[in-house]
Amino acid sequence: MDAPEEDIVIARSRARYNEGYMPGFGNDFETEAIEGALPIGQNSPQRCPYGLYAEQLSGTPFTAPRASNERTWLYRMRPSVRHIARMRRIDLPLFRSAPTPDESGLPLAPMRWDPAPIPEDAGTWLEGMRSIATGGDVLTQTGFAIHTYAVTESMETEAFYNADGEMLVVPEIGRLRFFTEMGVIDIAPGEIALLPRGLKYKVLLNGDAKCRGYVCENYGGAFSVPERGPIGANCLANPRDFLTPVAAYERRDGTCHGLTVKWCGQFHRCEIDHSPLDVVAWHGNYAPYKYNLRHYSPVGPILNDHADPSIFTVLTAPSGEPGTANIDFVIFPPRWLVAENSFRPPWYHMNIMSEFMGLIEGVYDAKPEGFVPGGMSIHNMMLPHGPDAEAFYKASLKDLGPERLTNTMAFMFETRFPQQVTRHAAGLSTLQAGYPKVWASLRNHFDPERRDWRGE
Ligand SMILES: O=C(O)Cc1cc(O)ccc1O
Ligand SMILES: [Fe+2]
Repeated sequence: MDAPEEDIVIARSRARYNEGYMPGFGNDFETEAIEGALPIGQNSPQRCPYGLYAEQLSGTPFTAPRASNERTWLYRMRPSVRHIARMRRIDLPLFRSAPTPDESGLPLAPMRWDPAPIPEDAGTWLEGMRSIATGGDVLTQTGFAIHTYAVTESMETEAFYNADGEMLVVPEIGRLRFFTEMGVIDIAPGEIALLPRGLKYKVLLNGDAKCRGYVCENYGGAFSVPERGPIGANCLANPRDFLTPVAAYERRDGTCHGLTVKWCGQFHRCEIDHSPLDVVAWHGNYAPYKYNLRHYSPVGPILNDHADPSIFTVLTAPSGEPGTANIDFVIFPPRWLVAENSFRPPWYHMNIMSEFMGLIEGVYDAKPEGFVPGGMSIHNMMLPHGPDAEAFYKASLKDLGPERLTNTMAFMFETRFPQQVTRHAAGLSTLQAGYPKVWASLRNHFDPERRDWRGE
């Protein structure tokens, strides 16, 4: 007998929160803005549907191991070679690439900056990019550059691609729209976006007149979710919370468009008579994505002590040496602190890795004063740091019960390379001259007669 009709319910593949996106990390996605635009069962038919061109975008060498191999097939109105005309060099002197050795003129010290105000005329994504620190070398595809951005203008008829590295975007103020050749990503503070190397896109304001945030440009192997080891198959950043956009294209022929390319640290621009964002369908695993940091599921010390910050790694970019990241992206999200008889904030430390920190929202528990949203700090390789005096005495003397850290979202770009501070960052009026004084009132309490120190 046939089942009654109402017993068969087929899911519609659209979750509540991710309309316009496809969930998963590193999936082999496929998406078409027009039905039938994707060839079935092959990449390069003799003639592609709708007269489109097939083009492969390779994020790894063809022969990279299967687990790390990344490429996407694009079906577009013109091959990318038609998006390029005669290039001219342009100057974006504050958008820098590694190496930028020893140009800050600053003495060796932990450094911290207040947020820089967003100028009314900050301009577009490209014009408003300011490099803060670099490490490694863009020419050998190792290392990184860390930038801040201020955006007050949309790139209506301008597009960009970065041949040097992928861009990890961490907004702090304002919503941005990344109209990429693989689809549209909207992000707000609390979310991050990842734009792979070679991806063409433009950046649009999306409801806010002024936007500000941080960018990590990674020259090395692509960011990936970290191994979880004994944590098992769940928690930290779960793959289903990464969202890749569905295909979207612009059909704008006969209008002048600029395309800027960042290539080996130089900028080149050409003008063409159409929009290069003309991909109608694509399939593959080399694609942009976004992620909501509020979906991070932290795992931490549930009895005592303060675990290493690597437990909060969202994304890690390899250096080739196991366990030694080119760059890690780590967050310090809202969470419960429950460790008994423990100093709960970060310990004092010296680190072979170099730490850049920013604050997206609220207060960071190790630095209750002076580290504010939009600000930043650099605790470079083997430079001592830790909680400021206020945080130390408070955490050492308080009665401990379960405590919920709320109103907080700090992050760290942690790298194996020393972070060379740029001339621009060193010259900012927001650089806090007296930063190391935050530790000045840490006293010597040692008394060989008294083992039980109680804060006197
Ligand atoms: O220095 C910092 O504030 C970042 C940090 C946090 C932490 O919990 C442990 C180590 C560490 O470097
Ligand atoms: Fe640190």
